[in-house]
Amino acid sequence: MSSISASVSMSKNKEKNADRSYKATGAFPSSSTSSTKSDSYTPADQFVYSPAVSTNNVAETGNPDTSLLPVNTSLLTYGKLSITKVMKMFIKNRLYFNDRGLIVKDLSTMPEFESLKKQHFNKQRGLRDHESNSNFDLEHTYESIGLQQDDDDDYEYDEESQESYDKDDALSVISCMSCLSTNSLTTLDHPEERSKLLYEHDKDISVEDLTASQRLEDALEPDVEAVSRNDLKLKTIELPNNSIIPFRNILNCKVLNWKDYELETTNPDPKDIQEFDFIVEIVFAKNRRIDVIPRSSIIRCSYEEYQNLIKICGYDALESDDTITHQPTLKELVLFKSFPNPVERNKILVIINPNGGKGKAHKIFHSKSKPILLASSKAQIHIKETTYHRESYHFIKNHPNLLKYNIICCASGDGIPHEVLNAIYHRPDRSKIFQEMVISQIPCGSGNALSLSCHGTNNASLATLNILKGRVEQMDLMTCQQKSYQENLDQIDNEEIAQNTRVSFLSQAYGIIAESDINTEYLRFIGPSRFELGVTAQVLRKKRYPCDVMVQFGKENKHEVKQHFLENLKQKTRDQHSGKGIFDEELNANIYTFDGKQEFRELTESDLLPKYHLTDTEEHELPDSSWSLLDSSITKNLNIFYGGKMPYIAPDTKFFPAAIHNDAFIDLVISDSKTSITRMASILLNLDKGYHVIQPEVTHLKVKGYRLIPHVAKTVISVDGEKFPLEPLQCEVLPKVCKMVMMEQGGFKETGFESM
Ligand SMILES: Nc1ncnc2c1ncn2[C@@H]1O[C@H](COP(=O)(O)OP(=O)(O)OP(=O)(O)O)[C@@H](O)[C@H]1O
Repeated sequence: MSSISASVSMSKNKEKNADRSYKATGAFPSSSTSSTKSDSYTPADQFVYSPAVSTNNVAETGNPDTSLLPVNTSLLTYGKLSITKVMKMFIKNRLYFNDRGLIVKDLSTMPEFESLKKQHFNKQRGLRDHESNSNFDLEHTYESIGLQQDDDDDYEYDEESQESYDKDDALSVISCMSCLSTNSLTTLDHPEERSKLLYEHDKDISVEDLTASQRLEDALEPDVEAVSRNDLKLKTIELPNNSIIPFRNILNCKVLNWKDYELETTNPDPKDIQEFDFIVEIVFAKNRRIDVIPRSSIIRCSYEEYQNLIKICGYDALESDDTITHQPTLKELVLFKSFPNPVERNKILVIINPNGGKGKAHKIFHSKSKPILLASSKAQIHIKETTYHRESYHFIKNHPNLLKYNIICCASGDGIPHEVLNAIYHRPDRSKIFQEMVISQIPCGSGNALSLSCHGTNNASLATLNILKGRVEQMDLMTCQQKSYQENLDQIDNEEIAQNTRVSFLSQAYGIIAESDINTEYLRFIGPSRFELGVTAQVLRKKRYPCDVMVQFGKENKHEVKQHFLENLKQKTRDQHSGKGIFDEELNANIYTFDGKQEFRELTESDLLPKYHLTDTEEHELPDSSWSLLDSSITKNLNIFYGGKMPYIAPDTKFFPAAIHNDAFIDLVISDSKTSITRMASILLNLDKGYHVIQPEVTHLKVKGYRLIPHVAKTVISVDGEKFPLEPLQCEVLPKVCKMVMMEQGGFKETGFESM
């Protein structure tokens, strides 16, 4: 049995108490235990590691007794010393699991830690206690082995993004992380060694180990860059006492001495197994100013805590189940708790629009998002950077083997997701792709509504964490039909001619909102405020945009909209309590049992088709009797027509606070120019809270479809922020067709509409 486990076991009873309170109480085990000869340790002087060992005069004279050499289970070395062994020497953190994460105790806060540390360090060199030099400069030796301050020098702080994120609501879990300080120490800053160590058992997915057929596929994608795991520069830090790492922030886990444990269990002495200490490397997303950054920490975990985690995961209750064939490893359990959503999103295609936002998408992705993705347990990342307008559409539409990826992340504004979704929609295998593929956004543009609504943030690092952790659900899309899709052949590529339908995931606008969106492109350099500026200018000019609107009602008035929203909220809670997931009230998230599965709707081609064709009826004819014409007293004076599917269109703007991702309705918000400027100003000032929809002057409906017939010769229609032809537009909802990463508890970021 290892000396670490032996020594720690001496204080087992005391630590049991500490386990309950998570407070450092009682003394650290007596130093007498440290003389126990370890079976799994190789004395450090066998490795003749320098400079740490060679600068130590005692170690240089050390004469190895090879008969004491144990089976060395570690293959990787740092210098000549095994990484596992180096790490073992300095581990002073111990972890305790609870249902939400792990609590780290710093053993060094205990009075006898210093003497224990010296003894332990000496033992690594094969020294007995009395041989220890009293002037032995332990701290110096630590430093020479590569310890350094976690000053985050490698992290580039972006003042501008700080400004734009200031008002952004950080994800709630992040506050849990505020207890992690940055004053910590060690690093093994050898990216190659580190990535090999962390991904030792994930060879099947390592970039270096691509199979021949994968290489061939990569050759078919000449502009796509495969990101090597060696790009991960991960600092290893020690954590302050009582730090909490929520499972939600854990990205990877590796038990460094699992082979030692297996050796123990093949020749079991129950007492030895009980006393076994796992040495675990936890990679997690740590708070750093407004972002999260990956860090790792090497922590001890007792056998008792491993058993505790088995219980927490509900595995012990399933043991009789025939489908469970082996006892899960500690790594499996930690990753299971850390990635409770069963939908795989490890084969990642990132599409970067380098022109997105203020032209910083490339930098934002590489500095804030990529490190989080790389640090996660299985992510394989491929990057496609666009070089011209609509390239992402052509790339996705013509890709020969799109399902080699299971998620497409658009590092852009809302323009690239719009192109990607349309490209999929225009593929012959669209139902299969929509069935399998997850679509998400890493917010790097001027409009990041998708990320704001689905990840609850427009911060790229927080959004990336949600991409890995959030709940994948099938979201509604909307079809758009206009006659000129078929006629306007110059502007769309040939293969699209066959299609007379496009899809929209976010919104369609006509009137003030559309003009503010499209006609302020020249103000792109001022960022998202260009939109607000545009709206204010149009309101002051009291412009009106006459039109006719036909709708197929879903919810006809504000009262019905509210009832529908409340009912949906109740249903969501019921679903979360149902058998497939266990709803954790405190965490406000679904926690899955060990056999947790998620079921999805099976898509067929007919699920992707609109029910009504624009060309089937005359322009002013209702598609059928289930449709109605909206009151012309509103539509002839209309100033805002806005149809949408997502609640947040900008960081401070919940334009559609009642939007539900899969309710099979499009939310419509309409207002007219009869409203006085002062009232209009007050309505617009309420956009951040979403209160505009409850103002009497504003029409708020849910519809299954609508037809908008504009009667203005010179204006614009905007769909998902893109300019669309100025002509009749017919939209219908396509229920639950596109897999997107939603908030961890499912659905959009909450808006508080229930209490408006
Ligand atoms: N390399 C490129 N050069 C020029 N245009 C590009 C390039 N890559 C993508 N685009 C186009 O940029 C448009 C907007 O993209 P995106 O949404 O990512 O940026 P954005 O800054 O958020 O813009 P918006 O404010 O319109 O949402 C899309 O129409 C896309 O086709």
